[in-house]
Amino acid sequence: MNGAGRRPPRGGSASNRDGATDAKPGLVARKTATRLLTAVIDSKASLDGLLDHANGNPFFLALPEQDRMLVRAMLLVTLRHMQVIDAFIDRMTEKPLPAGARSLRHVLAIATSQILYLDVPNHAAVDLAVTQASEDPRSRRFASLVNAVLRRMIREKDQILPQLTAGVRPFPGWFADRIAEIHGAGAAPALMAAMSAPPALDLTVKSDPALWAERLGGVVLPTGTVRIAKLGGPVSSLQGYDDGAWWVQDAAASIPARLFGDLAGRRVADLCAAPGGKTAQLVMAGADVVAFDQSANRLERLQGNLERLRLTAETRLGRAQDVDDPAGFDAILLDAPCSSTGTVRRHPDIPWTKSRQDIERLAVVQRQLLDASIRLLRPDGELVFSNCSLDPEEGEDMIARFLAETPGWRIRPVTADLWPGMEDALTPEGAVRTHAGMLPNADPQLAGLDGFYAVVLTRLPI
Ligand SMILES: C[S@@+](CC[C@H](N)C(=O)[O-])C[C@H]1O[C@@H](n2cnc3c(N)ncnc32)[C@H](O)[C@@H]1O
Repeated sequence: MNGAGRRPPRGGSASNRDGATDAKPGLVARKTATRLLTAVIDSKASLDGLLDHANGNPFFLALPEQDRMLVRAMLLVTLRHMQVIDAFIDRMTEKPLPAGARSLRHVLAIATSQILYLDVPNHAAVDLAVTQASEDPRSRRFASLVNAVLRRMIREKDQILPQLTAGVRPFPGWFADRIAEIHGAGAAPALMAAMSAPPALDLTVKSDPALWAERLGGVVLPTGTVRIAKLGGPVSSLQGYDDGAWWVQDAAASIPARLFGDLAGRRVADLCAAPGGKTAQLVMAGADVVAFDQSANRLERLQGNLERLRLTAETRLGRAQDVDDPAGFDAILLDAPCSSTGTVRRHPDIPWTKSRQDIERLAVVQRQLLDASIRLLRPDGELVFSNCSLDPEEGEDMIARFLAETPGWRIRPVTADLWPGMEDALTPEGAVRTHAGMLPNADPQLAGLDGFYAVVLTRLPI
């Protein structure tokens, strides 16, 4: 089951599946949010997996659509501010909470998030938290403590919140330390602030970005991406969704597939393809694409996405290491599995669910995938290696080791004139490195990029 816990009772309305009397509006959504926060923080479950509309957490799936949106918003905001929320709770409790009182802590965290950051009346946030604590045998005896802590928080928030926001690093220790190690202690605070801000919605359009920017009230970025600051409803309600005119893809994520030369009529392998944003770009570039993925669920999602976009690619379920294709490929995209630390703006659970060891482990996997991929490339072909990690261990360092240990290969440098205004994304070696502090904009809602690394590899001429 995705995100440990009891099964939701069968039958009944969605509102009572979490065992709650729905006499109090919002209680069921709050309980579900607390349950999923527990799964993320204590069991390192991925938020994306928990909130997946096909295979997500059963308690989440039992909710009506409106409540699902509420739960998602609660969790994104809570995780983005988790460090400040934790510090605030500590400040409001005279004695530390009992070490075993994890569920109490999560009840308080969601209530704190509502009081500090969400548009929920204070009295409702307190009332729901007290009811929730009272209904849970593990936290029942702390119900009056919950009441006292949250009331004090409401009284003191104007004074204490600015102090904590300025003084607390926005990410847990290991993650904040690593950012400082990579970017330097001086640059790290601004970068972490950029990484904590919710991102805009980026769309890759099939054609005519200027027209789509005008229709959707967005702007065109140097990559040709259409960026929209404010979304009035679900993405699927936007003009062009049903017609497959565009797909959601961060501007940085659109870079790797744009690094190839002319792909028209070329045979291209997309080795870690799902959910298919880059596959769609390769097909749009005129390539004859074979899209591989080791996950059946994800490959199914890719197929659904291509169907909506009216695009065609051959899809094959399988591991990149096992691909056996004697004809070989003119171009290969290896968008390798990674720690995803470049995407914390949209996946704020990552600093809580991943670790330094994950980065080391994934760098080894990436190297294995790269070694396996090069044998599939035709002699004059190009391979783009990319991922959405911020960590050089999964990017620059891994590629430097590959080149040192694999004679006959080189980097084809990306040239500075590719995207005017994004020259700071080029590394001295000619790779692309993006992060949330790039693409500044006077309107902060239009600023930033996901963290990505991408490099073009080719064989040295003989
Ligand atoms: C970062 S995602 C790829 C995103 C995708 N390229 C896109 O643009 O939409 C990584 C994908 O690699 C797949 N994957 C992980 N290990 C793999 C392997 N050894 N062989 C093939 N696919 C793999 C995962 O299932 C996941 O779908």
